[in-house]
Amino acid sequence: MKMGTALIYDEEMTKYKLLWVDPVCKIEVPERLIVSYEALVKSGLADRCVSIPVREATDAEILLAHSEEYLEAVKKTPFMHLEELMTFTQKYGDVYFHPNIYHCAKLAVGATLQLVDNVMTGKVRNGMALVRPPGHHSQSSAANGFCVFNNVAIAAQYAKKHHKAKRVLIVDWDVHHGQGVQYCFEDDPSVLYFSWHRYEHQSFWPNLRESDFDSVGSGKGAGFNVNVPWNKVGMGNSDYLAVFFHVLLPVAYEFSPDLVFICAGFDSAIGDPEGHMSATPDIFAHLTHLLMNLADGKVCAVLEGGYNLTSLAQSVCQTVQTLLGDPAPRPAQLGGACESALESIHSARAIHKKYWSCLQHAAAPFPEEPSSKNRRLAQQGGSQGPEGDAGGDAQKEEPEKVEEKEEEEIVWPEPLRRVAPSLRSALLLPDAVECPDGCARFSPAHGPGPLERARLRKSYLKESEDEASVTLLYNLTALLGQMEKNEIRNGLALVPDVSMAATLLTSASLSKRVLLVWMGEGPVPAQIIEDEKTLVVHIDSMEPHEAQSKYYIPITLKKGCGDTAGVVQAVLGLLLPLGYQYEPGLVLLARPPGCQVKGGLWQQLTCLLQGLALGHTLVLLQENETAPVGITASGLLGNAALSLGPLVAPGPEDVGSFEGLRLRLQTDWPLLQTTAPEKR
Ligand SMILES: CC(O)(O)CCCCCNCCCN
Ligand SMILES: [Zn+2]
Repeated sequence: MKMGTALIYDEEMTKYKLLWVDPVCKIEVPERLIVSYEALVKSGLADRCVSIPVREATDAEILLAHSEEYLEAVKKTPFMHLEELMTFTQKYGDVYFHPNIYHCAKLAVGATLQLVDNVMTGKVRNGMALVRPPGHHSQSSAANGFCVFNNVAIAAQYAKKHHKAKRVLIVDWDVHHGQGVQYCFEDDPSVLYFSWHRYEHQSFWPNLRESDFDSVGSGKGAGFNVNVPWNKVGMGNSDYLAVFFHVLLPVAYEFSPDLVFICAGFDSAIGDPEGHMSATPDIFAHLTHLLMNLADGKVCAVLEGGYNLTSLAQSVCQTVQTLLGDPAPRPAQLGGACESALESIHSARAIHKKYWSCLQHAAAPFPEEPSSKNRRLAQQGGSQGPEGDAGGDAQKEEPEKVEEKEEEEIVWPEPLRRVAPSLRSALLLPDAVECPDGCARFSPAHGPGPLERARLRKSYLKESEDEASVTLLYNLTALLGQMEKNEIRNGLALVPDVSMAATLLTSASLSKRVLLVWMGEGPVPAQIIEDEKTLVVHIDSMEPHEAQSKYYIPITLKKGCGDTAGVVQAVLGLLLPLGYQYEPGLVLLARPPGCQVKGGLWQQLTCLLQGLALGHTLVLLQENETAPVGITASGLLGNAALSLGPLVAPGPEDVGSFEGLRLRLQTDWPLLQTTAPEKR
């Protein structure tokens, strides 16, 4: 599988700036690119990337998303003097022009297309384009919101036209709604546009009715536009992950894109003057990780916004470091999404329920409630206004002005260094099984002494087993030990008895919390279930066993683990939220004999789980089932899992049992929540 991460940047794109006074535009400064690139260089990340040169986009490429008259008009700006530039700028909103901005805008598009070319031809696996001016607000015939040409919209059209991309996913995590992208693909079912954005019931810029969750696309494009409006500021890591687990990822896996763009705006990070959100820079490592197993890993991140130079630089580094395959950071204490976020999640799932089979039976029916704008008006009109009498003329639609009060200094901890162990994947295989290339066959520094042998035999081998089993168990604990000292990142072991190996590892682990994912027939050893420090998520076809404890969670599928669509929904909507909230120090993925999980899905699981426990994933396979060794090793080595292809609907009865489980567990595990608690 292709490795390598492209970094596309040219300092020419720093050579334009605001030439007059404009409080709205003054935050879009050249230093945004400078600090981002310098941080990548200083951290050593830039050197690990494949540096790809920028180029100017051609007229034909720009016309993929813009009108001729707009392009012709912009072409005149290099020759304008100040007054003419200011007059020209007045035609558009929240944007400024400069004699060199047309050149930079062509480079921003060209940089994005260079990234697409290198990813789609397999020269690199993924990459990031550090560009300005940004793109996602610009429209066919209009500049808007610091944007001149719509870099990502053009690139998506280009990928369809020149690289035969059939389905393109655009994930816009910038804190503003990329209405330009939404308009461009409104009726296009081959491009799925997802955006969350600060909205505050339409009182936040760009104050558009069509930024609300009920804009789902039109005509053949219905369902292929997913908006998640933030109606409050202060959204944090839990809110962002909840939207990924319960809205974006289920739909994205069902859509099964062959190319992923990220409109990577970092004004959604803490400290940003536009966003006023609370999510910390390390969250972008997880958001990136969760997208990297779509489209066979073909992910193109393109810079959009981000105006706090500190959180911008940190967030860019977190994103690039994940694209490079480094271990994910430990997510900051996660809880559940806040009530406002849950309302947005619920609304998005409900309105899209008729377009996406993953939501068909899950999302509650969508009551015809007024749009969020009318709701706000109703609140204002009906209740006492702030000044004590009926709040002014409710009909007059005045978006509240956000007072530009003095920004108090917001501080947050610098993201922890993410150290990749020297050895990534160690395999414990019987000599007869050859070790896939790229991996190292594990052998401990020294073998077990007689005391160690006796202890292992007594505890796990009922005295009778042969020496080879004792050595194997000892090797397992040695492998575990090196993982927990972060000398090895992850591992794979072929063992004669998965149950016994899992029992040994959960008891031998020094981690305070172990996540055991058991894929298939049980029973899971009672000793493990009773072990307070181990959370067991058991995906299986059997009816749930006796009452579960908080730490033993059986997820049943009528057709068992062979039901790919069902397992995907269980993994995205239940297992991952549980795992992220539990924050284990070790993840064990056990494949008991007779496990029906299909190869591609098994690899997805192996890859997705590496977002937990700093990537310390230990996979246990039954030694006489060697078929999954290659794909498991490939996933552990950091290769992207192969795309599963479009997914069919999970069985309604399975979804029913998932939702029942969610309801039962969400008090203990609030990250499972997908809807606001009933209004009391
Ligand atoms: C790329 C980007 O989405 O970050 C551009 C954002 C433009 C914001 C316009 N100013 C809004 C004034 C209200 N505070
Ligand atoms: Zn933005």
